[in-house]
Amino acid sequence: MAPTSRRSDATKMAAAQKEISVSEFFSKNRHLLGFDNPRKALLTTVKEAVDNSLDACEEAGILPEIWVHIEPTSPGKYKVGIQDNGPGILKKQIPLIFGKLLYGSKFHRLRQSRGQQGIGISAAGMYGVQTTGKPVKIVSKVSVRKPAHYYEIQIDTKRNLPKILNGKGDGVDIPPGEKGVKYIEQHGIEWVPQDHGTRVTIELEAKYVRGRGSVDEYLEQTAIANPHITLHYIDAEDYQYDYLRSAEQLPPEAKEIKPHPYGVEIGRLATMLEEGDASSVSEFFRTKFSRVTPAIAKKLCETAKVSSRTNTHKLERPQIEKLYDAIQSTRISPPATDCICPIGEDLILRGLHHVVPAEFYAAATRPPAVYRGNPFVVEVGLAYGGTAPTQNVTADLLLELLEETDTRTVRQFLINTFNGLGADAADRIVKESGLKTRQTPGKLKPKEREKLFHAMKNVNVAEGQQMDILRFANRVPLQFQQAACAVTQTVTSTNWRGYGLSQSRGALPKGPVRLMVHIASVWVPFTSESKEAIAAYPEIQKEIRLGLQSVGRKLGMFLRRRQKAKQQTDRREVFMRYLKEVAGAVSVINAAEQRELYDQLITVAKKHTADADVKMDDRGKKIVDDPTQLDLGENVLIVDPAHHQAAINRVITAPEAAEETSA
Ligand SMILES: Nc1ncnc2c1ncn2[C@@H]1O[C@H](COP(=O)(O)OP(=O)(O)OP(=O)(O)O)[C@@H](O)[C@H]1O
Repeated sequence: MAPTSRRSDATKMAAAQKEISVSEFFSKNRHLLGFDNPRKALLTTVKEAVDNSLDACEEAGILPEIWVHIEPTSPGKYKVGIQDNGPGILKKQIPLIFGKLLYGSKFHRLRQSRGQQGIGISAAGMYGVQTTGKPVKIVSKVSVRKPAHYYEIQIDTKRNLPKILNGKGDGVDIPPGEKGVKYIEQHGIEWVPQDHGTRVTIELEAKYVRGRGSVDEYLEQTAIANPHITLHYIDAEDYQYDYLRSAEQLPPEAKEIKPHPYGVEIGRLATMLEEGDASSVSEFFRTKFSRVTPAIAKKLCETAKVSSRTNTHKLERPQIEKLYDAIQSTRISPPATDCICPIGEDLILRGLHHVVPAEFYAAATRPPAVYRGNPFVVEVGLAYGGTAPTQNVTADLLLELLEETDTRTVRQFLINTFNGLGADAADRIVKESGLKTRQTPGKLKPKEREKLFHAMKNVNVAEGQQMDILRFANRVPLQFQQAACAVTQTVTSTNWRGYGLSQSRGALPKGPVRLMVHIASVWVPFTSESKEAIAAYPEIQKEIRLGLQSVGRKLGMFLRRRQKAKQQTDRREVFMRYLKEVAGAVSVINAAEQRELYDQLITVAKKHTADADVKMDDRGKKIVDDPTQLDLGENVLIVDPAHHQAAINRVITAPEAAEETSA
């Protein structure tokens, strides 16, 4: 066989080998950070900025107020502005935060926050610059006495460094008063006057859509999990939504903790030993980890057969391995859990009730638990029932909705406009209306509109509707990768039939239910960098299951009680229908006074169907005093279905919202 010719050699290959800057890497692999298509890019940009704003406000102890504005600039391009009333950012930090990847305050600490990596907002800025050529614009003000700083920044991807375009590379200070306002306007940015805060404006290639995975959905779910925030949102079609806070208290301050020895892998242990001060092994364990007392440190050294006075920089690899094994075999108390700030049952109920129309709400916050040395808390909220949003619509509103939608078919219009309405229900409505499946919503004739309106009123959409799951990690909604997430997997493997919902094996249960699951931790184990799904650690799954069972049991009790009341009402109706005739016939036979007999029979019928009269208060307790009282505990809320607002995916404009509140 002829020898194969060498195509290259080590010297030639060396010429092509060079360092890759992190920004070059992520600019090529932007899908890893959630910029895989224009629709997701818009969501990721808003999400990164809003999450940062909320983190900054909470860290500074300020009740957050956020403004989000999406404006189309040219076909396929949008300008996104996000402002907060947070602490602001020091002038010298602004370029690094917005113009350098992997720069942030959260990566090196173990503390519950929305951001972790130090990539988010600079990656959004980089995407904007690459797709539109427009720089990121930042206005930030740290105090009422100081001028606001204004920067126009572009990331230098080759060097992963910011390039400041305005003020001869120094940014500019915005003068106070009228002059400042004019300056801001001239530069195409907005600034809602505030004593302190930050506004970031990014122009990017994007696609604005409503419905699943949209910015609208992200902001709505953010309002549910963060009842302490006020959010003003103007969407790309100029509709304004205002989510006003339902809680006036900030969540308690998240505490920073040191890593727990059980959560540290061998490589990390070796790096910590190498990078730390040259202390004794015993001191190293006591000061760098949580829950290591002098006695535990001594025990670790004894088990590993390493002197507790050995200098950490002198340890050899086999000794480090022995120390690692000693950690695994030593009993160390679990990490402190007071560093986790759950939302709390009361606020989950309030948040859900504020945003999701339903008639029964239940919530459960589990006690803290630990996975791989990291403390975490699971919380579950459930909203059941309510009038279907399709049935709440008036003919006039339907006309408006049909005119404003950008969907192409009636079926799509129904799914996108009415939250929680599944494809099944949409199909049934279209079938009932007799319209053709491909008909365009905006072009329906008055007769066809009427048919659609009647079908919406008549079809019972709750039938066949699937449970809608809202997943959250550290109060941030997770909108993609539902099937890969430990939350969904645990919901489908839980038996909901015992709680009154129908469910096929291995599938989501059916019914008008919105379920929220929140995982709070100092380190959330995501399945990938884009932070979309939670990894299935058995400890986490167990806690999710217990939380689901807790709200499930309450739902089951509520549904059984309601079912019983309904059966008795039906029974009473049957009695009532015939009692008059019975009284007449009996009085013919025994000459009894017919009216008196009828009244007596009514009393007996009412007594026998007393369950039909059971009224519950908003905590699920029977109002009548009865020893068989339905005690659902404190963490439930029951609402009269007649008072529901429709969950219509549209637009409450500010003036309308004001009218509603005053009504
Ligand atoms: N609106 C803001 N107000 C105050 N500080 C901010 C604001 N936005 C960002 N920061 C600071 O800038 C840093 C970098 O933000 P960036 O979004 O790049 O990363 P992160 O939030 O730390 O992590 P992740 O990449 O996981 O989102 C933050 O850690 C925070 O210290």
